[in-house]
Amino acid sequence: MTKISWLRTMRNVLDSYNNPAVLIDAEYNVVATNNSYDFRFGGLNGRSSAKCFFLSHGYQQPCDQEGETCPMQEARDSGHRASVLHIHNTPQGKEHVGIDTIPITDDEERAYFIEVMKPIREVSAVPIANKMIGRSRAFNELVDLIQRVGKTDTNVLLMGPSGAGKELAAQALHSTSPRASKPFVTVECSGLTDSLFESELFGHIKGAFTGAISSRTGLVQSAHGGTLFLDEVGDVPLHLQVKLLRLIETKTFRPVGDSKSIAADFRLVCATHKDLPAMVERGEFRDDLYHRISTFPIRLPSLAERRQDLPLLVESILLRIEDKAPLKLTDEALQLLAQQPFKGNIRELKNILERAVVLRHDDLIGTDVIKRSLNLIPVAELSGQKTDGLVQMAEQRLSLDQVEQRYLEVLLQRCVDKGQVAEIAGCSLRTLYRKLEP
Ligand SMILES: Nc1ncnc2c1ncn2[C@@H]1O[C@H](COP(=O)(O)OP(=O)(O)OP(=O)(O)O)[C@@H](O)[C@H]1O
Repeated sequence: MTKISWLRTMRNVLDSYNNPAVLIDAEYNVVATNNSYDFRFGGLNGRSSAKCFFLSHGYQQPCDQEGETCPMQEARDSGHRASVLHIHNTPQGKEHVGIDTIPITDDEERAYFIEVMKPIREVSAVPIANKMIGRSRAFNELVDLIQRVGKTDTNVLLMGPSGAGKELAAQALHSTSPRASKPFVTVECSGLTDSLFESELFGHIKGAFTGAISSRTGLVQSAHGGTLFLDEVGDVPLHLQVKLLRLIETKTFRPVGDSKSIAADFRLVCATHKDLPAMVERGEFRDDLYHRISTFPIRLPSLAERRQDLPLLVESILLRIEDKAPLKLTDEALQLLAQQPFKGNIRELKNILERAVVLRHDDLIGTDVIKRSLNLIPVAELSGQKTDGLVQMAEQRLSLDQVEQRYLEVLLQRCVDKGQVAEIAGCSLRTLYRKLEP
């Protein structure tokens, strides 16, 4: 076969892919493209070939020399298909793309690679109000894991500090999965009391207990065919954990008052900000349950670990708060924000920006406004008081729980609302409410 007719055959092969696909030679030259690629990217712009790293990224040298993995090299070295996540330049701006690279050879055993590009719609690399946003390396690694495990039915445990985006990650896992068209149901484990646990999760039949005037579908049944997301799973009390274990092991449940078991069909995603292995060590979390839920653990990076995403996150959050007038931060204001430790992660950033939007003079937000937003609470004063107070509290031999209560009381007196208290205390609002329960 001549090279021209081989390339023509390869174009037909590429056209069998619905997603954009290209053929690359071992010198990084894109030598053929499919219809989908031509439609989205305008083909090779009349050239017979172009370097893949330039077309996709605008680089002048291969991706590995720009600090990114090169799927073509991986496929060449291993001789097998290689999958990586990249951010590509597209007519819509920067976009996360899952790349599958398949090594092939022509009649003369010359190496070529088919590269198929699957746009990842659940996340965004440009400012947009309603998606998981980011383009830092730590964020991209997270997206890569979500994409890989999302396609399967494996149990996933999302770990990471409060406000880092575990709930959004759980939703992205669901959207990526074959169950995406079915329900995504969240169970807030931290609020579940003993009496609520079974009826919330499994539902009850009419007359099951006083006040059960009609039967009620539980959350497990509502999630049928979809994803069951157990948020703050580390807050499930030890004596109730066995009920969860039974549900996960048998994939059946019994509504309260019913004698028949019902088959459950859900994909399990759990999240926690707690150190579950340490809780297992201390006997606070069942070892068998931990192993069941953590088949595929994913650690979410804190905001401090993905600081490069700060400007992008700021722009997206401002869009979310006020989509009519485009609000912006001055460079100095952004620099000031970048110096914050962000113990409360993206939730804390969001709260700071919400306050700044209220306090702003106009649509360009400067350092004075950010300073006021940061200083709405006299943190320095609080910490000074806390040090003196701590000595007193130690002398009074207060328990850690009592100290925590006093600290929260001080915050409650000084903050504008409970959201701000939660932000400073570095916990979620739900966790705060639980801590404030009598
Ligand atoms: N990558 C992201 N892009 C944009 N917004 C984000 C991102 N991650 C988180 N957020 C926003 O930050 C806030 C906190 O996120 P989320 O509730 O998912 O965190 P969490 O880790 O589940 O917190 P907690 O453990 O306290 O429940 C939400 O308003 C969410 O929309």
